Amino acid sequence: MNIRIQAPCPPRFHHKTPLILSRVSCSSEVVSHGVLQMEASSNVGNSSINISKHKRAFGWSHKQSLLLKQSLNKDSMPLRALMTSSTAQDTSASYVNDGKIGVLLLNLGGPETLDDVQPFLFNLFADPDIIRLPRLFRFLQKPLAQFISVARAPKSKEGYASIGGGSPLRQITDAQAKELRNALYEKNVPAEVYVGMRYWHPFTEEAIEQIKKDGVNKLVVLPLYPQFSISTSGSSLRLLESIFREDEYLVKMQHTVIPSWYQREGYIKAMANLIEKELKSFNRPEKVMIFFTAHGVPLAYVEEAGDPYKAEMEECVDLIMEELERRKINNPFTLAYQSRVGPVEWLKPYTDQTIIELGQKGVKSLLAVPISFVSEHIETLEEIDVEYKELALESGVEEWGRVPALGCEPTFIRDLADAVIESLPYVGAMAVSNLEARQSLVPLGSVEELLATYDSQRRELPAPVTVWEWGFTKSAETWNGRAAMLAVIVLLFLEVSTGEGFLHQWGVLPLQLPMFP
Ligand SMILES: C=CC1=C(C)c2cc3[nH]c(cc4nc(cc5[nH]c(cc1n2)c(C)c5CCC(=O)O)C(CCC(=O)O)=C4C)c(C)c3C=C
Ligand SMILES: [Fe+2]
Repeated sequence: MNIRIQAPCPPRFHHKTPLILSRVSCSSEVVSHGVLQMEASSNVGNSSINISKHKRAFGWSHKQSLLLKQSLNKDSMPLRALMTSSTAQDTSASYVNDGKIGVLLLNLGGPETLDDVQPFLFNLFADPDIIRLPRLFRFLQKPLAQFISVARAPKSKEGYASIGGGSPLRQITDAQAKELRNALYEKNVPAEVYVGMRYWHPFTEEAIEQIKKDGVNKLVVLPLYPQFSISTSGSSLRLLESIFREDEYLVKMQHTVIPSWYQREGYIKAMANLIEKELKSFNRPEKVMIFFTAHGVPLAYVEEAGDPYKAEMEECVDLIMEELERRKINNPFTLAYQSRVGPVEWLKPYTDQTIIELGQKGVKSLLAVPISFVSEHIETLEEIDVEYKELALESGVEEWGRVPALGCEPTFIRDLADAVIESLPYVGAMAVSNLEARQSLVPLGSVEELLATYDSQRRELPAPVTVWEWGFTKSAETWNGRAAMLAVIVLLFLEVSTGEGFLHQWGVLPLQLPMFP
């Protein structure tokens, strides 16, 4: 079996050819600008191939090594991983003149006013990548989303009211788009940058309409999440894919996707800069615990559906710490996950519990580093700055600090521009027929391949949110039980919303509806 992969190759490894990757022997050549192309062949059983051992040495991301492993396992040919060359300008030259380039930034979106909160939550819970129901019960997705969003809205509204009455996400993402456009122009790559949100305005569909009106014919899709999760970038890309499939214009448009970019040097350096700067505001900087806190996902996403989110997050934290060590900053650090919703198990350790434990262990100074998102939002401004700070001080921590989100930080924006430029050679690089394009958003080696790697079977996932505390207990974690609960909920919902039904006839209703936490 032969496979071919292109992956970044740090200069210190250029002399090491041929490579021996465990039991896979590879010959390699540097094809361009720090990109290593390897021909790997193996005639051994693939299950024991140890790619991960080598991924760090070559700076491959978790995704790249996983794609390589998958490719070997399923005997597929050839596989192309996104390259991260340090000489972006050189690679762009031949791609800028023959078409109108667009960059589509994908993000979550947030309610702009308190009235937007419930419909925003509806959109979020109606997403099958947030609540994935068994096939038989898919028809309940919207009624359930309606019910949960109405029940959760009061609590969410309180949060948004406390940060000024709405989410700052739209403003910040628009500013990032503008700065990215400027950075691309400065690098001689004229491109229009569009914003497509998943759950609020400007919706992805609106951005796509504008892209069509502007006559873009080369599109780079860039989710603004550094690490990939089925629930974030995955959801946005799946939506985009369905839009592309239906549309004649889009089917013909050349495009590529940058699925995640947490391992990029510019991003890592920008994060390290922020941490280094913030540490200086402490009385004894060397004693501060660097406390990375990432948005969580339900554990089942990682353990059952194969979401790479946790692995990418851990690798990202390691890379930032390595960068800090190079700067002689050797503080202790830890990673925890925040913002869980409902009683199912989410990624651990939980941020709140970790803060309490650190306080008990005598940690006196904490620097919180939000790591899963590049804009300020409700969870940095309210959850971290207010709730976790209060909890830390109550738990014995004396000094608390927080690293700002990257926002429009110039090193970061320039690096995003480089990521876009480096991806240009891949825009439509694989000739695909219209028919093939209809089947996948991105030609070989990118998103479809990626989604297939992690989430091919689209397994049912336990709903991360529940409506009745007494119903979805840990012991009742089977879908049969949940289906029964759903049926009850829907009946109750219909009964409450129409004011008619057997409970009214029996005089059980009207009742106060319980709000879940
Ligand atoms: C990497 C970031 C994020 C992941 C992963 C993620 C997963 C995820 N989120 C929910 C439920 C909610 N998220 C909410 C807001 C919200 N989520 C993210 C990011 C990730 N979510 C951001 C940046 C925001 C804030 C947007 C803003 O308006 O500022 C909300 C609404 C707020 C609230 O009521 O708490 C919910 C609900 C689930 C269930 C999930 C994984 C399955
Ligand atoms: Fe979220």
